[in-house]
Amino acid sequence: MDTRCRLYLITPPVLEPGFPDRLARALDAGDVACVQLRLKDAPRDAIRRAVDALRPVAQSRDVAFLLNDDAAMAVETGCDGAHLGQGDGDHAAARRLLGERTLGITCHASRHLAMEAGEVGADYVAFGAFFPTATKETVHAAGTDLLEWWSEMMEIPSVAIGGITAANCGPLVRAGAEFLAVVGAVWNHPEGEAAGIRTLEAAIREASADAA
Ligand SMILES: Cc1ncc(COP(=O)(O)OP(=O)(O)O)c(N)n1
Ligand SMILES: Cc1nc(C(=O)O)sc1CCOP(=O)(O)O
Ligand SMILES: [Mg+2]
Repeated sequence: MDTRCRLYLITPPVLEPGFPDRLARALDAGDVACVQLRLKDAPRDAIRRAVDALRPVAQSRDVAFLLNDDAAMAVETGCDGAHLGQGDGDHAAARRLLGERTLGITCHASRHLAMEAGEVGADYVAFGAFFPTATKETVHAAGTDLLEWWSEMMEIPSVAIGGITAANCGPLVRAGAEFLAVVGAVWNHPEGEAAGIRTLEAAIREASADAA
């Protein structure tokens, strides 16, 4: 089984002043494949300003910058793609709008939703929540069997999300998740975001070595 796995970093629910520097410190601390801007309660103008402030921090480091929920705004604002949930509009229309840009789709704990996402041309499917999380109220619970099945059957990468930490990520890596999406494990790490990234990266490396 291919056990290469990378970090997928999602912004905190609220951005404090100085957040671009925190993002830069996180990205400079280790290997992050992508950053998703996720501001659920912010007005559209504030989201646009956040894209303007954060997109260059990621893209200048060759880290893809994705926008949550809104494929049209992702295109307008120069993002590398969008992440859409099951209630975030027409996935096929978003695929057309995004062109070569990345489209990620939430599939909860459902094989059926994941296959549908594959059919509309998603670049990755996201499964979760794997663990309890304080970042978002979740109603779906995913297990490692889903990651194992998906990685054995399909070529499209999977993203695991929900309560993931350095302490609990090993089974997800060994089950074939290509990306681990995290919020709290980085932004709420007691020693700061750089330590959060380093600790997760070390845990992924250890789990990958176990599986090899
Ligand atoms: C990588 C990743 N996976 C899942 C989600 C959740 O998306 P969604 O179900 O649309 O919920 P919100 O994030 O919009 O609250 C995600 N954002 N990113
Ligand atoms: C945004 C999001 N989506 C989830 C899902 O299950 O679809 S769980 C989640 C929150 C992830 O944050 P943390 O790493 O702090 O648990
Ligand atoms: Mg959404």
